[in-house]
Amino acid sequence: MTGLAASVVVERGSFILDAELRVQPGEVVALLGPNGAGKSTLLAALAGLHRPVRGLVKLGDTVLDEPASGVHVPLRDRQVGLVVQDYLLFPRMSAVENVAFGLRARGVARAMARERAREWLGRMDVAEHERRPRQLSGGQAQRVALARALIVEPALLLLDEPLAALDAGTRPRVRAELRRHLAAYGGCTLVVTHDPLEAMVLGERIVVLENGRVAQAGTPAEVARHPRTDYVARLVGLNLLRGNATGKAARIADGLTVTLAHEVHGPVHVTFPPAAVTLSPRRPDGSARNAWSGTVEDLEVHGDLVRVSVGGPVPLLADVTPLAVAELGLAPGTPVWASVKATEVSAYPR
Ligand SMILES: Nc1ncnc2c1ncn2[C@@H]1O[C@H](COP(=O)(O)OP(=O)(O)OP(=O)(O)O)[C@@H](O)[C@H]1O
Repeated sequence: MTGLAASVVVERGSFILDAELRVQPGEVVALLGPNGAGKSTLLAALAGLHRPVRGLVKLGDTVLDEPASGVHVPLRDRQVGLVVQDYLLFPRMSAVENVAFGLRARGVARAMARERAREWLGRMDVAEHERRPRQLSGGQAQRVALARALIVEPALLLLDEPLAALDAGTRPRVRAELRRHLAAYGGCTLVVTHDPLEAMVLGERIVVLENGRVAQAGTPAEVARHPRTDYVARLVGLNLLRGNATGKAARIADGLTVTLAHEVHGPVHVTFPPAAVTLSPRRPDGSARNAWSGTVEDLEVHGDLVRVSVGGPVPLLADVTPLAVAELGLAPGTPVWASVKATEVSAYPR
């Protein structure tokens, strides 16, 4: 089996999704992106709910969509399990009947299907087996929907924010159970999320969608270490600058350079963590330090530290202690020097 190979252009009013995606059999890909990026649209297209205007969607050897030749396989004929935010449970069936439904449709005997469904509900931590969907909480209904999709082991599993309705208490447990199940599952899985932690925990690979296009893709470690867009940099908590490098210096703005610890050449992304930034009232000494003048724009408590937004020719975030805030008298409008050691800066080709 060759997994999922999709290249789709979908139009929704003025919004255009134009994305390419591959998921290997057994692989879990997390689709991450800001609100309105087109994640749900892509999932719905793969499920057969939106018809692409151009492109090709193949699952294994089966063509699911090919607008050029008029091929469009509807959802019910796709080997696809879909879990969306509004659940779509059958309202007149109990939780256990909902979960057993897919097995029954495949000819599994009623008693056996119900037994398997009960096992699945147990794994998903749902005790209310005989309740109808409207008697379940949002979180319970979401777990029933997950069990219902997982039990039939479809070739492609599409999960749209599968843990969004769960409260903070149950979420880690269900996330761990889902992760365990997906690790042992031979089909392709695509999980939509806008929670970076969920993407990192569930996804072996992360695809970042922004404005209807794939902005970045890679393993969680690659994405976290080498963000390529401002959205990703913010998510993983790094400062991101763009520049042109010639050896151990990268020019980032008019007349401003960043000193690097390693040689690179050409267009680069330059990153450093906010905790590596030191703020001081005067230009610091030391040639290994990059120093830029700026103005404090905003302060926000961030765990034990204070995250300071510094504006100026090199906008950046700095994490400093509350003591430093007091000693430096930091407030919006305070002029400061921000400095970073070359060894704390990472630069990689754009
Ligand atoms: N029925 C519709 N008609 C026209 N445009 C729509 C419709 N539904 C959504 N859109 C637009 O499509 C774009 C993508 O929406 P989509 O729901 O796929 O994004 P998303 O990444 O899933 O966002 P979120 O994280 O907020 O769910 C948005 O800009 C939205 O305004």
